[in-house]
Amino acid sequence: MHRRHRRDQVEREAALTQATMAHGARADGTAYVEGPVKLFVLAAVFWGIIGFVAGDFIAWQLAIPALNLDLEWTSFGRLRPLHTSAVIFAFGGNVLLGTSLYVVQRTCRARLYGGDAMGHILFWGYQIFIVLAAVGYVLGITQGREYAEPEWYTDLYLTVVWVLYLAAFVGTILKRREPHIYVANWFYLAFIVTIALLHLGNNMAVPVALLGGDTWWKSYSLFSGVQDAMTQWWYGHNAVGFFLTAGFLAIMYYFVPKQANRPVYSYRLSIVHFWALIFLYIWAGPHHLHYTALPDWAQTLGMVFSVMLWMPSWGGMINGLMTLSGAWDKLRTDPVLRFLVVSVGFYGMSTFEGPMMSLKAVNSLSHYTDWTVGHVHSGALGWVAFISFGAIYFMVPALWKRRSLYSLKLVSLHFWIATLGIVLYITAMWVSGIMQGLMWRAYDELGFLQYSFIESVEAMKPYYIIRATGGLLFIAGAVIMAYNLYRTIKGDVAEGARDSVPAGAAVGAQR
Ligand code: HEM
Ligand code: HEM
Ligand SMILES: [Cu+2]
Repeated sequence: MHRRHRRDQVEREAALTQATMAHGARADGTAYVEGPVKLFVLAAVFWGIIGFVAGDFIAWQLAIPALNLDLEWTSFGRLRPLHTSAVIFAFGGNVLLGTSLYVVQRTCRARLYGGDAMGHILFWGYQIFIVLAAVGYVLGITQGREYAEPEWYTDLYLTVVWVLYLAAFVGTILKRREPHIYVANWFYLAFIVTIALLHLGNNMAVPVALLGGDTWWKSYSLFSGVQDAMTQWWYGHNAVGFFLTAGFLAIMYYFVPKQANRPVYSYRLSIVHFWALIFLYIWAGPHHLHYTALPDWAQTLGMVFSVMLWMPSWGGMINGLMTLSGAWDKLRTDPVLRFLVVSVGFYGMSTFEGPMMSLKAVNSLSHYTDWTVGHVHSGALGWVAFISFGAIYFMVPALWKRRSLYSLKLVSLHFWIATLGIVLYITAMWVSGIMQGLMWRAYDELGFLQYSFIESVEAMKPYYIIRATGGLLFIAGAVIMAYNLYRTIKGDVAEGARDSVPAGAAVGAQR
């Protein structure tokens, strides 16, 4: 009797989950917070395109220096951090905030802690941070720490927003009506908590105004010398690990199973993946400081942990890819799934390349060259951007309650154009990077350097043009996506697309 009762309850709960997922509303009448999530999605597309355009502009500047326009505001030095911050924090950040609020509510079957007001505060709070940072870069207000350029006042402001974000996320988990905390939420939580620690640790600085200086925005780091460098790369490396990796792995663990309509290949592996990844990542930062004043033992430590990091990374990749076992045929018909799966492939590729580049012998060639930039963008374009595109294509019909995307053909077009763009980008950087490295270390028979530096710069030109062309393709793809999403939100369905919605793809009722 008791058991029977329990089973009924389980079934009821399952039905409730279905209902919740279908309509975004709980059976007891309280709806999920969706308005701010929609805004995050739109902002991600908006900032994404701005960030890609900034990236491509600086790519053309490297090929054609006259494009610096002889103006301080548009020089490579100021626009480069604008690009990196726009793509990482504005595009990636909006994707992470938006998807995390989307996922945590659904997997916990609970309305966002703090409700709509909290969602809107987070949204506008975060956009103000982006604008504060961007204005600083263009005006030359920077503390010169890569990926942490904003000065103290922006840092303090972001801390407040981030604490609210943590409260909203944890508050929702505490309110959950689902006993289990789904693995995606663990990854999101690791991302939120670690980014808070990194942000506080790396931005410990004294504003000069406190000591009688007269430039109000300027500050100096609390650390000096190699300690300062190590703090910066502890931050920089783990920003990759927890912002660009852990957060996007959370996306993988929710959206790949959803879109493939299959459970995660191995839930146990996902737990091992989680703990191994967060434990190992934290130690690998010194691989950014090989052959510097950093003590040798620290460099070797960073190298060893980087090599070990290959294993959990590939464990995660295998878990993502194998989720498709028995459903591989869907890749033929579902371009959204293709984005998600190819991104996991790129994740595997860049997490093989990274450990290899962390070997001191390899790094002595690759460091300071375009090889690093190629590695960065196979992760950034192939993994981060592609998984984001997949998640965005999934969420838009779900959030706006549309039966399908406007056009899957356009998704497919986006996929192929963007893939071609990435291939042009990273292959050009491999060739130019290795060439640079080899030219810089070439000696003639008398022991003199064989090439002057400017000769190596000249040799890069064709590759810079190829890379920038790849960037144009990537932008074109993103513009196609924006158009497709616009038509989807308007409620249009493309000619001929009405009857050909593939199973599992873009069917509003299955979310
Ligand atoms: C159209 C797409 C893009 C183009 C054309 C592009 C282009 C560039 C260029 C030219 C640089 C400077 C390289 C140098 O200093 O030699 C750069 C740096 C960088 N980009 Fe992009 N980018 C694009 C998209 C992205 C995306 C989506 C992300 C991240 C999600 C990203 C992250 C970065 C990072 C982290 C750096 C700094 C790399 C380093 O310091 O080694 N980029 N990008
Ligand atoms: C197991 C995983 C990984 C390892 C061990 C690793 C290792 C490395 C190494 C050795 C470098 C070159 C450091 C230098 O010579 O200056 C590097 C640079 C970089 N990697 Fe990775 N990588 C991994 C995965 C990734 C992924 C998935 C992404 C992007 C999503 C990424 C983004 C970056 C960025 C942005 C830099 C450039 C930092 C800078 O100099 O500005 N890495 N990585
Ligand atoms: Cu690193």
